[in-house]
Amino acid sequence: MLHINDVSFGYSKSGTILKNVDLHVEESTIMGLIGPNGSGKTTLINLICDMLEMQQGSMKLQGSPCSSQQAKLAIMHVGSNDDIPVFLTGLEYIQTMARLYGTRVEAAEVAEYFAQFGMAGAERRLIETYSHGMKKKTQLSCAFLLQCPLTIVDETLNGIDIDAWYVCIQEFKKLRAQGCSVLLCSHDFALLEELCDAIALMWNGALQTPLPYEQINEQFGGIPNWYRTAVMEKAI
Ligand SMILES: Nc1ncnc2c1ncn2[C@@H]1O[C@H](COP(=O)(O)OP(=O)(O)OP(=O)(O)O)[C@@H](O)[C@H]1O
Repeated sequence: MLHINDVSFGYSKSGTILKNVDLHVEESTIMGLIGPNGSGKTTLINLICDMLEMQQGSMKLQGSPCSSQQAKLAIMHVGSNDDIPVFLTGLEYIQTMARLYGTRVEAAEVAEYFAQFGMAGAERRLIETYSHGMKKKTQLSCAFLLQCPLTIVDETLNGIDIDAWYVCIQEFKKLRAQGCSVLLCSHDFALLEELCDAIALMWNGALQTPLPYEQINEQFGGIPNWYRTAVMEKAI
């Protein structure tokens, strides 16, 4: 579904941030993306979402370049910030997003997600009145309702409560069961352990070939040990 081949990128001529990155995410897959701060994860995500201009290599989603309209309609990006329009209600925001993606979401469906996330009725209030966590839950509800072929999650679950964390686990699994894929960038190992089929590790702009979660578990006894072996020992 998502095919990234030989992508290199730098913000300036002097420094390369991403080095010959390859990544392939198939349908019905939850792919974890981990790595130290500043290793290039968000840069890679911003390239997939066409927020940065490609310099080398190729990125295709379902056969179309990631910069094409076709690909953009197939990607939902849920970022780490909570920048959503505060002058809309949660319901208006989600229905506007649905229209942008050429689909419809009923008010009752939105109400159901808001209730599930412990904020029943708040979908009819202005986002301006929402807490940080409520804005995150609104973004996540939108992603779960739109069910794009690829959902990219960049540290979005930071700051949501534990009940919402469990709702998200269940909803990401539902997306996968429906044939959708998720690229899950997170430092939350428990979340990655619950969800990921495979995990790719970014180190200093280079992306290691993803390892299946079972292999990480069997070979290293879990993600923390694998991470420590692969990254922290290199950093000393
Ligand atoms: N707009 C920018 N201009 C110049 N350099 C940037 C820009 N954005 C990021 N960088 C640099 O690119 C490198 C990779 O940053 P990036 O945000 O992709 O890392 P990350 O792996 O997502 O980090 P984190 O885990 O902290 O979110 C860092 O050295 C960062 O300083």
